[in-house]
Amino acid sequence: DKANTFLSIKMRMPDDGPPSKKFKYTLQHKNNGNHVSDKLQQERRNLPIYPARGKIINQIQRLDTAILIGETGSGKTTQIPQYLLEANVNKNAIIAVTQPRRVAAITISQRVAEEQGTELGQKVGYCVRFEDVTSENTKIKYMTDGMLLREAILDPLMKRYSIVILDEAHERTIHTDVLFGVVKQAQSRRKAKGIRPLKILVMSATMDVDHFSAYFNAAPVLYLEGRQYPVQVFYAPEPQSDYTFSSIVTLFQIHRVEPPNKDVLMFLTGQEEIESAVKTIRDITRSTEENMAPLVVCPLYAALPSHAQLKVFKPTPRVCLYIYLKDKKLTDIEAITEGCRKVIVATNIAETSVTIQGIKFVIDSGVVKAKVFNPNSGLDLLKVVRVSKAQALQRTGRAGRESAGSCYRLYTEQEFEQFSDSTVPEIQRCNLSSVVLQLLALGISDIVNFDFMDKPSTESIIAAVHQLHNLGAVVKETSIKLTPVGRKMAAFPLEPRLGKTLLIAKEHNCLEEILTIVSLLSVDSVIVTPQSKREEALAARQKFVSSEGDHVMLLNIYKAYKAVKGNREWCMENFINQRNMRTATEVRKQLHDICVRMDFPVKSCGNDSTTIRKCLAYGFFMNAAELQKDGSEYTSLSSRKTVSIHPSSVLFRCKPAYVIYNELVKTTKCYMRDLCVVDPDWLSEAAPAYFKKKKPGT
Ligand SMILES: Nc1ncnc2c1ncn2[C@@H]1O[C@H](COP(=O)(O)OP(=O)(O)OP(=O)(O)O)[C@@H](O)[C@H]1O
Repeated sequence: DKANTFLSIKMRMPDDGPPSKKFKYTLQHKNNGNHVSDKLQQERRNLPIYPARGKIINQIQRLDTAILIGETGSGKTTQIPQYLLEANVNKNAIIAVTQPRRVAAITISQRVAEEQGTELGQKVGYCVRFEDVTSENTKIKYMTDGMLLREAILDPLMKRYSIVILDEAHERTIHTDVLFGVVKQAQSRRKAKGIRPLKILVMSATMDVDHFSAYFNAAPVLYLEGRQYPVQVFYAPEPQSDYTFSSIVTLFQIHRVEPPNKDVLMFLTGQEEIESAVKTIRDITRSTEENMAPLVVCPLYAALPSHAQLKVFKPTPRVCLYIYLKDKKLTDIEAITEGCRKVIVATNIAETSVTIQGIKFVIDSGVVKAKVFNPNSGLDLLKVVRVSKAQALQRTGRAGRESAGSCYRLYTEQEFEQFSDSTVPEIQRCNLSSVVLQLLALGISDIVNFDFMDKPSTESIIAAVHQLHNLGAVVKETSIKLTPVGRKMAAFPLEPRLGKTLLIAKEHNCLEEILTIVSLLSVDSVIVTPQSKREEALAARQKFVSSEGDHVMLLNIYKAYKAVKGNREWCMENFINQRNMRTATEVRKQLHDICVRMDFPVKSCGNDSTTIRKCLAYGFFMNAAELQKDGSEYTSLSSRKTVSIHPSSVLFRCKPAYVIYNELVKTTKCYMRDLCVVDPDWLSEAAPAYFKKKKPGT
């Protein structure tokens, strides 16, 4: 059932010169003594890209920069780096392949290592925020775009790479957009200095090729024709009012009529929504009287620790054991059922690049959670928005990876026509303070004139520079310069306010505690409050609660978690999300390592929570709010907007006079999340100039 195995490579070149060199191409069967299975080699040869490999190698050999567009699943991500390596286009240097998401970088490198018959981390490896699985033998390195950007801070010419492949370019994440400019600059500087040339390859299945080609100095566009397997697309007959409900209904419709062993990938928007859908699906499966095949339901979102994410990619067990439990003890095996279906409920982290074995059906809700920044109010909000056509196509593409599939779009065809073609680049809708800090650390001070593919608004650049100036990270002289404080902040892969809080903690000898708090704030909530057991959860939490706010409570939870060595039962009894807790521990370890490398003494202030709160006030003074005179709501000190305490906060009923918060979330109201009680004097001490007009507390 292959739809179109014929593939040609069409070129559109501004200057169509003759191919420079011919070379021999041999597909490797054995490597490092490891046998590569014939089946795997056959799978490689069956890919639509395979007949075009000679032409691809030829073109990339002779071009400095190329844009490559080809259908989802045609083999771009897994094959092109291997073709280039096998023909030594990389001239023995490393080929970097960037991915917007860590899960893609990890799973693709695993597959490619397998195809090369090498151990992961040897010839093929990956590098993501908390893990570097590469070695001096690594020649193909899959990495997140953020990691390559961080590397560029230390090595702006990217000397260890001879080819940089910017994959999934259509995603236009903030890091990819900055990388475009940084990689272009490295290429031209290397040329000017006579250093080995840097080849750039920009790839996607869905992108505005003219826009990309124009930005990369009229780079030729290589069109790869042919898709691997057809995907039939179904639209909703009428607009749907509740996409979660419709997704679950569609799932059970598929489940009833389709044979088991064909898995389903469902796209929803965020952790809470996904966990609640997973629970509903499990409840329905348990309570139904119908004789249905078992469903294995797996959530997939960024906040899950790596190992939990990777579990989703494992082949589905097709034999299910029904186990009868009494008082948590196994008493009998109830039944053995053959044939079961896996359903993965995911955010857009499963949207591009990844291949999940067994997926035949995709259910696309048509929505995604996206960051939206308002430079005037300084608010960075997460909102559920419609996907773009490019995103919808990517989602559809996940169904036709191993054989023909189907995609159920929970919107009408007319609605689809109204979707924007491509996603608005993140750089045009996000708070830029982290990016500006990184660009300055890269030695790029003229941010406004930086070679962005699509410029962010001048207001958001100014807002970011102001924010960094308030944090003492930059000085404004003839140009904007990084201060020594700013340079240290840039060493941490953290949002600038959190980085600054760590520096302050070092001065106040409480890095132990602040490292914990910052790590817990960098992951999704470790606190679980299920609707059905709300009272029980709140009662269990009482022992950690602090009248000083959520940060101190988080610290109490972490200390207790460590005291029981992360015990699973303890987490369940106390309604603590063990997975998020483990991720926070991983983050903490990494931040701790950076502190040690920078010679920061990691000291503890014991139980002195006043010092801890003072550090938080010094780092987060721009996120401060005061209680209004009538005692009902708060006013944000920076924007003078009315803000409220989120009901999940321990301070919801306390209403202290002054608080700082970690983030604002807009739903029915503008809510402050993760709050800490502060003294107004600390705020003016932290930033006298910032509070010059009005001293807090007067
Ligand atoms: N982990 C895997 N397990 C099984 N098959 C895989 C795996 N990864 C890739 N494949 C196979 O290789 C094919 C090509 O995958 P690849 O990621 O290279 O395509 P692509 O053109 O980059 O697609 P996209 O644009 O969606 O990223 C897939 O359709 C699938 O058949």
